[in-house]
Amino acid sequence: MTTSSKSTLAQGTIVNGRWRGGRYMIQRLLGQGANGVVYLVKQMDSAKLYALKMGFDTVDIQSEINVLKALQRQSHRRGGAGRDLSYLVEVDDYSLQGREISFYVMRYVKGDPLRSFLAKRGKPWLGIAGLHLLRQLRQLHEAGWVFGDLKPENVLVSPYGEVELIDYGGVSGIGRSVKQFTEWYDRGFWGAGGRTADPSYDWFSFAVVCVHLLAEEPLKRAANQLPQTRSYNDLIAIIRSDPALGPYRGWLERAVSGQFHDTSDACQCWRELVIAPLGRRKPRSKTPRWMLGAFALALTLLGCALYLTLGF
Ligand SMILES: Nc1ncnc2c1ncn2[C@@H]1O[C@H](COP(=O)(O)OP(=O)(O)OP(=O)(O)O)[C@@H](O)[C@H]1O
Repeated sequence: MTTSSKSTLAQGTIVNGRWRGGRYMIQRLLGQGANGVVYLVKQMDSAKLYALKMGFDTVDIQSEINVLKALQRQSHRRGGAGRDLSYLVEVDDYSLQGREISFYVMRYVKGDPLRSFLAKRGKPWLGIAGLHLLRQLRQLHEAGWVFGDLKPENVLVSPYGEVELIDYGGVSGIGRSVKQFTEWYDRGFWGAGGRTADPSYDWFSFAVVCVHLLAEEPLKRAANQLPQTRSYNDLIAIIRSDPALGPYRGWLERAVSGQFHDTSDACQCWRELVIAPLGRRKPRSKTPRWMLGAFALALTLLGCALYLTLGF
C-alpha cells in the first residue's frame, strides 16, 4: 500500500487524508527519528494544533498505529481509565507524487524532552517527573504492554513535571520479544537479562535513564567497554558508589535486578523516596538573600508540583 519517504514537507503544505478526508497544514518540523518524521500541524476545520507522524516504513508505522488503537480500545472498555482516549486522533494515508505515505495524527505534547527539562528545572525535579513516568508505565503494564524503547528522548515533560511517553514503535505485548530498544537502556546490552517483554524490562530501562541523567560519565565509561567485559556488575557499582545517585540508590538497585512485586510497587517505592526529603529540609545560614529567594521560589514550584502529583 505504502512506500517510504525521508524528505520533509515545507511549512504551509496541506496534508489531505486519502480515505478520511482530514486536512492538516504543516506548521513546522517537531522531530525526526528512525521510524518517521513528526510535524506540528493545524487541523484546517478546527484550527487545533496536533502532532502528525509520517512513517518511513509502512510496516513499522502500522505496528505503532495498531498498538495505539489497541490501547484506545482497552481504555474504552475500561470506561476511559488508562491511556488518554484523545491521544490518537486520526489514521490515514497521504498521496505524495504518486506515492502513498501512512500517517497518524496525535495530541501535540507541549513539553521538553526529559534531559532538557532537568537542565532547565534542576535535577531534583527527576523525582516528580519519574513518578509521573512510572505511573504511565504502570497503566501500560496493567493493560498488558511493555514500552520497550524507554530513553530520555521518548519522554516529554510539561513545565510542572507531567510526563507523556511518545514513540509507541517499541511497544510489545507482555511475553513477546522486545522489538525495538536502544543499547544503553537495554537489559541484554548489560548482560542483565533477556529481551522478553515483561514489566521488569521497563524498570531496568527507567533505572538506566536515571543513571544516565545523574551520573553520565561513569555510565559512559562502563558502556564503552568491550562487550565481554561490560556487565550488570558495572551498573550496580555505579549505583552503589556515585554520590549523585544517593537519594535513589535503593530503588535503582531493586529496579536493575527486577525486584519489585509489580509496577504499582515500583511506583509506591519511588513515591516514598520523593516524599522523604521533604521532612528533612532545613533553612541554611549565611546564604545571600537573593539566593534564599531563588531557592524559596524553586522550592515553592517544586512543592506545588509535588502537591499536584501526590495529591496530599
Ligand atoms: N505527540 C508529540 N508531541 C510533540 N512532539 C512530538 C510528539 N511525538 C513526537 N514528537 C517529536 O518528534 C520526535 C520524533 O518522534 P518519534 O520519537 O516518534 O520518532 P521515531 O522515528 O519513532 O524516533 P526514534 O528514532 O527514537 O524511534 C520526538 O523526539 C519529539 O521531539
